[in-house]
Amino acid sequence: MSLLASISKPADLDSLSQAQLDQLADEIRAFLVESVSRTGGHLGPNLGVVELTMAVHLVFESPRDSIVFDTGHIGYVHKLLTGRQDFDHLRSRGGLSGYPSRAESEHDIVENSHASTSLAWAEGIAKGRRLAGETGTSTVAVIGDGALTGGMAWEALNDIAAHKDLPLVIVVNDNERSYAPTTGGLAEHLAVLRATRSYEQVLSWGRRTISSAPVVGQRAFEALHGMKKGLKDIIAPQVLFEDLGLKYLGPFDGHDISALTTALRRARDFGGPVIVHAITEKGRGYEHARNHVDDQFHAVGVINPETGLPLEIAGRSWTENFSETLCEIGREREDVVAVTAAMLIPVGLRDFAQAYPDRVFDVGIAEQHATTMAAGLSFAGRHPVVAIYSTFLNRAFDQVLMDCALHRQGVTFVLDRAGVTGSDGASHNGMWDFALTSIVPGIRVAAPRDGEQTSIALREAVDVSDGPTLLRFPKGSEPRPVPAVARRGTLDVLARHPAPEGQAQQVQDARVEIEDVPSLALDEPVDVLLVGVGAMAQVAVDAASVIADSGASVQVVDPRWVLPISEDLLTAARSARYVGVIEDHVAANGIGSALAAALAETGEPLAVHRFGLPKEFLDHAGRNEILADAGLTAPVVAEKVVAVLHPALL
Ligand SMILES: Cc1ncc(C[n+]2csc(CCOP(=O)(O)OP(=O)(O)O)c2C)c(N)n1
Ligand SMILES: CC(=O)[C@@H](O)[C@H](O)COP(=O)(O)O
Ligand SMILES: [Mg+2]
Repeated sequence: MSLLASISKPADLDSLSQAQLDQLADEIRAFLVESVSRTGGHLGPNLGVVELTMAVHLVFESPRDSIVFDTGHIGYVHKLLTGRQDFDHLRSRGGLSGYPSRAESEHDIVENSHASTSLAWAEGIAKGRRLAGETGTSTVAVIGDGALTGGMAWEALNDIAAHKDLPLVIVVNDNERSYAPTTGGLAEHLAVLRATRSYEQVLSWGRRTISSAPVVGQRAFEALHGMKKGLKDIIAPQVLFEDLGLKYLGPFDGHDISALTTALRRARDFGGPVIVHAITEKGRGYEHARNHVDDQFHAVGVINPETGLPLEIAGRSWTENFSETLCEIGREREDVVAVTAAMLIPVGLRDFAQAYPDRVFDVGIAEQHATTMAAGLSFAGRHPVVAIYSTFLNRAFDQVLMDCALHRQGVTFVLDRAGVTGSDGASHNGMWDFALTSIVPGIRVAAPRDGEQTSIALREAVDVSDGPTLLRFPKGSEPRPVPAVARRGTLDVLARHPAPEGQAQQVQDARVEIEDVPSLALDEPVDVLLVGVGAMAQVAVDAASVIADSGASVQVVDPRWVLPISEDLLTAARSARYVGVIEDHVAANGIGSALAAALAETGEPLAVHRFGLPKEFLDHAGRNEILADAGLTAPVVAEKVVAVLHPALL
């Protein structure tokens, strides 16, 4: 039986010899490569924390001691050591979550994958324990160098430093990378600290040799130690953490279990906040990860473990389409600049950065800063495009509201991963952006239905200079183009059943240029109006065909610019007996709610049937599985509409 198979709880580590611990680390690495290659997941980050996680569990006694993993994507080894070794369905329905999960284990505390929160969590836990009179327990946060660039981390460090007797251990997992190499002054500082590692090595050599020499040994060693401290201060004059008043230990080799356990025991027994700086390698032990330039296999799909090459070939993604259009705009408009929060490649800014290196700003994992800096860029005559995952904009709401919108700054937000993402679990779904932005005065929000509309919306957005604009699209491959039969203003008519005289029910060829027909009649009475929002447009078109078979007249529209609600959409809604809005967003406070509110404000309240996501945190599963669970499929939408209509139709 493998050593790994013999580990069912952290205490099982205690009986292992150093050689066995090293063997276990090798077994875990081999397991991760084999298993995550089959399922996809955060292979690189977890290969980098094998020894570190083992050392944490050797020194601290989870769950009596609390161990918080920042961002949570580095929790695989922790799971393996806490009784969860079936990774066959990792991040799939019914399988292990890709992040800590309280439902899975008492050892798991923070499930949310939003970076930079671990120190606040840990400080709160430590303070709460102290108030509860608990003694002898420890609280540990494991935070990456990338997450350490987040504002929340520094808010916490500032506060923690004021509590010199708070028993709190902060393990900095420094692999020099977020996805790409970590940016900013902190990254440079950590690099300097890493450079002093050689002094640690000299010091430990001194501890082993000089101090053992008879008589002069100890004095010579103390002289060396003093020199080392002095040299360290010269090389790293501002040992940031120590200047904050925090005890700093390190840097240590984050793959040396013995060195780590020694340091962690010192930290545990210190009795106050201690930072233990561990230097690790993302993708350690797997050459394809180590050699992967973009992100050292930060998050892989299904790959061939022998070659490291992907086994799943995806179609052209929404992100790629955005990237191409932004580069075109960049050629035409030198005022357009781009901003990312440590996700240059995932959000599609690589090509723009290569073409215009001076016009891209990677601010680290700092979305709030990114947003307000964008307001400043706009004030200075640039037009910033802030490319960000929908879910991560949540934390920058105040900056959108009070920096960009209040000052009417022309800033464009491009939200990738909007709607259901699925496999990354509840904290990654971008299902709240309409709700958040619908209350922002002056913002204009677009939900393009396909790649072509994304390009059009982006161009329209960067042309707006008197307030923020935002467009959002989902994860993955872009759909087949969804053609329109007519257009009025920003509203596209995608289908009509029956078709007006001389008009096709539905245009098959999306390449047909749609003329804007201001006189297009939108107020012809119709039984059903379906509003297909963004990527749900095709669902609306398909559902309309089924509804029409029941004898009802149906019109399908795509508002394109969904907020604020347009007069054209209000006109279309007033002409219908039944209005349904289909959106990849929480049904509560989405576009359906905004339409209902707008109708009510005009004194013509009308029931708007909202087809959206439940106001729940959705467990990890495939995107299409979750959309189906929510009834966001054409057959289910059609069935619900006809069930309401039929009595009236009979
Ligand atoms: C607020 C927020 N922004 C962006 C992300 C996306 N993200 C996930 S992991 C990661 C990099 C984290 O780097 P680091 O903390 O150094 O951990 P590592 O992956 O290097 O172990 C980023 C940017 C996130 N999870 N949370
Ligand atoms: C942990 C984290 O926030 C990211 O790594 C996220 O998992 C990436 O998601 P995508 O795979 O959608 O880029
Ligand atoms: Mg890192």
